[in-house]
Amino acid sequence: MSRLFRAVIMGPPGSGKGTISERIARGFGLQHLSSGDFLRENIASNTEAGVLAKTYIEKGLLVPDHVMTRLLLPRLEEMTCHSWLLDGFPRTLAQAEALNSSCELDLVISLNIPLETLKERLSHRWIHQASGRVYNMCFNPPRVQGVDDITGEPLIQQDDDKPEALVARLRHYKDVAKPVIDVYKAKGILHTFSDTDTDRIWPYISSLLSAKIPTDIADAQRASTH
Ligand SMILES: Nc1nc2c(ncn2[C@@H]2O[C@H](COP(=O)(O)OP(=O)(O)OP(=O)(O)O)[C@@H](O)[C@H]2O)c(=O)[nH]1
Ligand SMILES: Nc1ccn([C@@H]2O[C@H](COP(=O)(O)O)[C@@H](O)[C@H]2O)c(=O)n1
Repeated sequence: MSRLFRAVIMGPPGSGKGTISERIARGFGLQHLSSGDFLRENIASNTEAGVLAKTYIEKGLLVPDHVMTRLLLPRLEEMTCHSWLLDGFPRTLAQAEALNSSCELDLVISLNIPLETLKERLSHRWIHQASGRVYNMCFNPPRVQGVDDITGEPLIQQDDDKPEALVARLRHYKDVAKPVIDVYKAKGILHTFSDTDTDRIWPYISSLLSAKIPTDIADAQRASTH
């Protein structure tokens, strides 16, 4: 079995984690694991964790560490034969310590995007809830306004993107992300990217991954996902 590649992408809400994760999954064959999508699936399925998580998300707060860890770690244990990119987890030091005790990461991408840019982006974000497909009326609009390109179903704006929830989310992110960033900086696997435009950041991330992901892993992953 070829070696595996495990990476994390982190950044504040609206920083482009999902957008860049999709490009990485497409270009390098890593399995994109979105903690936010996983939570929304649990909320939609009315699971015990989903019901509890919803009470935090609608207030723009982070779901408690033990709930997130209990949700995500078993999910990662199902992926022992895959290279993956984890999006939105870990978000706190406790989550990072739990993750680090269960697997060895090869790379952490941290997106450092200005606050005004985040607010602007999220005010124009529309989601197709069932698939998690993300649109932006300025950056990547749907072909027909308000409906999903693939299913034609209506798009929605997430409650936690609304300005009143967003400010809490952004403030909280800054407080909890710094110790996580420090852990991965100390491990020598953190790479930070700062800009207001994803299309300007992408070539640098793509070059980094091309250098870091051994070609046999990328080829094997692409073959297994096509
Ligand atoms: N204008 C503009 N919008 C962008 C850019 N990159 C991403 N977006 C949009 O901004 C919004 C946020 O991008 P996401 O990829 O969902 O960001 P995220 O970090 O996953 O956000 P959370 O899921 O809230 O953590 C989406 O509507 C994207 O389509 C960009 O360079 N310019
Ligand atoms: N580790 C995490 C990840 C997510 N959340 C909550 O889910 C919301 C949506 O997540 P996105 O990655 O799609 O932004 C987020 O706003 C948090 O409320 C969390 O608590 N812990």
